[in-house]
Amino acid sequence: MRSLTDFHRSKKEGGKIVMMTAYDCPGGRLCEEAGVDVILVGDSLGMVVLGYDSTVPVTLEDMIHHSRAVRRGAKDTFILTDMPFLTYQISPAQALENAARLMREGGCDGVKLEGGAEIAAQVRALTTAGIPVCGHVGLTPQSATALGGYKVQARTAEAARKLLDDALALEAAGAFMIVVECVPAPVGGLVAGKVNVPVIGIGAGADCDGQVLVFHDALGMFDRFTPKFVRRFAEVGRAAREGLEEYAAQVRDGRFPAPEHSFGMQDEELRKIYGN
Ligand SMILES: Nc1nc(=O)c2c([nH]1)NC[C@@H]1CN(c3ccc(C(=O)N[C@@H](CCC(=O)O)C(=O)O)cc3)CN21
Ligand SMILES: CC(C)C(=O)C(=O)O
Ligand SMILES: [Mg+2]
Repeated sequence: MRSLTDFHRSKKEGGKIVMMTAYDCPGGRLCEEAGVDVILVGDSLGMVVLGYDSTVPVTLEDMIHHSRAVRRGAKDTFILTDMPFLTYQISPAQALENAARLMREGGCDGVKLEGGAEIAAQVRALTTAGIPVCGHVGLTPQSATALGGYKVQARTAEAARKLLDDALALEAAGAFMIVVECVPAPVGGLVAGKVNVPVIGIGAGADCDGQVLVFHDALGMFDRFTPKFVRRFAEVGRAAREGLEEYAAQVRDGRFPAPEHSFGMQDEELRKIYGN
């Protein structure tokens, strides 16, 4: 599954869309081998692979660099790349220039922008130019400071109504898909029911048309914090730590390397070094 019409049909037929983030070539390859429908090169890479405390420091160059790596590992999967903080808010022209670089240099198939009605002009400019755009509403981490932290959004009827209006504005501007993050489950269901394009949830309940999670959260490789919406489907971090401890122990006590990991030398050559 790679095309926008496939995603749309999937929603109509009630099949769930599987989105997962990836940030490098092996991550992209694992997602493709596992049959993930959409790989998101998320700006969460700032937190899970670059070690920043937020997604705000992530640059367009970072996103291009990581998108290229993911593409090398996942040649046949739809790749969506996050536009980072302040690379699209200024104007539709700015959004167009930067999205073009993500597509041309990063090799992605579409871009994701955080925000609602206030960025509809940008979404329209990109979709008019033929760039597939995914919206992102609810908890928008690039504006977490303004939202008062990484908190559940749209908890009141009024805020839920505004969120729905934002999603509808994005759809009207041409978005082919919308991510809804960290809202009450009934709000995720409301948006998925009212919007025609697929709605992908993260902490937005089971009634969305698909789900997305951060790679390192889903695989147990990130421990700085764990949002309530995360399920760890594997304990890769623990397996990796145990492997590294075993490596260190074996180097220190001489069990590694063993003869089968070593290269020999002809006796004749050895004699030339040591004599007789
Ligand atoms: N590793 C990782 N996973 C993510 O899902 C993620 C990132 N990083 N970085 C960018 C944003 C930040 N996100 C976050 C971060 C924390 C919570 C969190 O802890 N939320 C509280 C809700 C508190 C409340 O409002 O009551 C929770 O308990 O889940 C949620 C989303 C989602 N994104
Ligand atoms: C969590 C998803 C939706 C995201 O935007 C990211 O990984 O950056
Ligand atoms: Mg993001």
